[in-house]
Amino acid sequence: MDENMGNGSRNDGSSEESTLRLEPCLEHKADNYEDLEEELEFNPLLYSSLERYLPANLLNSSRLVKAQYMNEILLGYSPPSERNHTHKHREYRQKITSNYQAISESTKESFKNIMSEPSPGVLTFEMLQPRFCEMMLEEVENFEKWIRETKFRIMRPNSMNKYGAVLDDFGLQTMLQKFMEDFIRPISKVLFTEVGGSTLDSHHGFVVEYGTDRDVDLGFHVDDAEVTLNVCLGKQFDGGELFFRGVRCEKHVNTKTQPEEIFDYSHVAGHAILHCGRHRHGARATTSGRRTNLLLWCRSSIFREMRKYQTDFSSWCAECKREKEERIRKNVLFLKSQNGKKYSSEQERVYRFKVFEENYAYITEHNSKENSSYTLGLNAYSDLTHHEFRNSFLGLSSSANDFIRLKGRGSGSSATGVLSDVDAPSSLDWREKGAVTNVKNQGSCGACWSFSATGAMEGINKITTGSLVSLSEQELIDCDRSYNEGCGGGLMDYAFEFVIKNGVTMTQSWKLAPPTPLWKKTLASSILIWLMTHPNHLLAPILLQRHVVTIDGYTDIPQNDEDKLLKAVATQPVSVGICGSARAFQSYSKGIFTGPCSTELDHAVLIVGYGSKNGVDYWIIKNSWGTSWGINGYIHMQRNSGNQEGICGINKLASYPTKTSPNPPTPPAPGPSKCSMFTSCGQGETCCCGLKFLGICLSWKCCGLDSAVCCKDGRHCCPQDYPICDTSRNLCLKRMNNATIVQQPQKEAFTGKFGGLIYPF
Ligand SMILES: O=C(O)CCC(=O)C(=O)O
Ligand SMILES: [Fe+2]
Repeated sequence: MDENMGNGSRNDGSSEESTLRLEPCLEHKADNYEDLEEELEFNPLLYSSLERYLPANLLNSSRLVKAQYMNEILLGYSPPSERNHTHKHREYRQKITSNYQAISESTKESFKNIMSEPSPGVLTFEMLQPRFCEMMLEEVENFEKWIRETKFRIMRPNSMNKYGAVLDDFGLQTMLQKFMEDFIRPISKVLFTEVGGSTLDSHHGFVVEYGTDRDVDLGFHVDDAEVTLNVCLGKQFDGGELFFRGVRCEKHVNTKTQPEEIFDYSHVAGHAILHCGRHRHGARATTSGRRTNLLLWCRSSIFREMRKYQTDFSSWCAECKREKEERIRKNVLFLKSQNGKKYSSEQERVYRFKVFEENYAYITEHNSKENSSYTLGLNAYSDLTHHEFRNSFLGLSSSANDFIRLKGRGSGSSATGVLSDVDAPSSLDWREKGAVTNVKNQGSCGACWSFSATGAMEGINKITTGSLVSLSEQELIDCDRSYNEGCGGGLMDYAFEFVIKNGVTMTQSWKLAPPTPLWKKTLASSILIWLMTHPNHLLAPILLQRHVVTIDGYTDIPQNDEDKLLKAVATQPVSVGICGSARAFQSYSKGIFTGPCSTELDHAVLIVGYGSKNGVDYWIIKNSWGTSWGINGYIHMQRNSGNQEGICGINKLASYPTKTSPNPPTPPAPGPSKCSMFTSCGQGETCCCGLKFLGICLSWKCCGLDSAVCCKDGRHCCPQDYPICDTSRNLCLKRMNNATIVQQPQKEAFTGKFGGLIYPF
């Protein structure tokens, strides 16, 4: 070394190349460089020894200038391998410095500079130098050798691994604790806050050994740690990849993995992986060689204590989070489907929500079936158990199943002979022909029978008289008491019987115009005006004239004769009994309903048409459960199902009303009728409104006909038998059986017996 130095050196100090003098300056007292150890490339003692050989002009320079000069010389003379080592050492020191920098900044961004996140919540970084890994491995081997020789019994590294050792037994307890506090905790404080990262206060450090003669793989598990550091020490191995499958709390540890949670990681010697202890993971088989990993399970006693009192871990458990989001979503759906329904107490609301959730699960499960021809959905009944629903919303008399029908008791006739010459088109919808009123809602009253019956009578009345009027189910519920039992159940044939004898009243309805700001401002005065101009409404029960629809008879379609049923429907809407208590029925939303359902009849509906879709035939059925149910209140049910009794027994109890004669005229009011507080019309006249504003009649007129129909133009009226106003042609019209409009040929203003020219007032 001396020789080399001497060869290449000049001592005039003029060259750019650094040189040393041949003889040391013995009287010079060399500086001490030990405190600069961090910054120096070589041992500080080397600098102190070399200093006396510095050119004279440098002897009294600062330590840093002298050190830099000596450094260049030392670098020039150090063998290439050492230089490489020195270079690497410098690089390493730079890295360490940047690590410390990141830790002192402690932000997500600063940590991103020193580590990468290949999958959410899994961080990787280079951690140990190969030399350190080698030393550690040697140490482990030594330890194991000692164990073998002394037959000393040591603890297993953890409950799953058999091979390896607990590092505290090596005397590394203090070093690892410090490492956790100074390095892992600052990182975890920022990146694993939700799992107690900022309060890590103890650790369990161990090495595990894998290989064909050691532990081969490691099952799917979570660690007994809040944050786990896993560093690979060995490099000669194949396999041993880690697989991650999402973070879970205790309760959800076995729940399904979402596709985005799947992450596989291959170990690299010296590289570390940092993850939350509850991030589910395992290790694949190490298929050759030896893999040794160092693990540091970092724990937080505070976090563990707090966890005992918590039930919601949605801030870190992916399944808790998913459940919470699902709950919020369901709550929104619940509110929407129940349309702001109020419950009597919070307890009741909670219970109803639970029922809703069960129904929702049932609906979702059904809809996930690929081969179902129909879809279920949420509706106003989604907060009811199926049991509650069955008990409240059906209402076909239980006698329906015994077929105690009115045939043979008088008016009912069997369709055995009739309908044979009907040529049914391939599809038909009585709604398109204006023969079906809006969908009604029976509420929680078991009177489906009356809705089915009125629907059939509304249809035939429209077909026969040309006018579609809504008929009063309430009247049947209240008055048809011979056999039927109101909300307690009934049969359509009994209702037809009742109407043959008594007729049925049209549903009279009037509505205030919807409130507007103007209405709100003048609500009080408006109500006063309304009451003054509509005294009849106040006295409605007394003064109302009864507009009645009658039928002449009804026909029972032979049981299980689907062909006859089709022909009947081709002629008019038909009342049928079905089994409406199948669970899927409660939540039916769209598509062709194919069951499952029994054929025990418990509900009554109205067939208003039929069709086919993708080769499947169906009935179009009007129900009485409001428009939130089914296809705006309707259901398509399979037709030609192959079952003789029809889908849900639909072929078993079908009947329809017959009508040929006009409806009776409304009996004249006993005296002059009062239109408003200030206007009245004479006997045999009808009050018609001449001028309406916001639903209020401002000017009443008298139509010179008894029980007339007032035309919308406010200037004409038509007789009850010819109720269709054609103001453009000045005619009153009516529809006949074949649904074409006919007009009586009179030229003069009509007499009240026939249709003809429109009647002015
Ligand atoms: O084998 C590995 O790298 C994983 C070890 C591990 O997950 C554990 O010991 O908890
Ligand atoms: Fe683990």
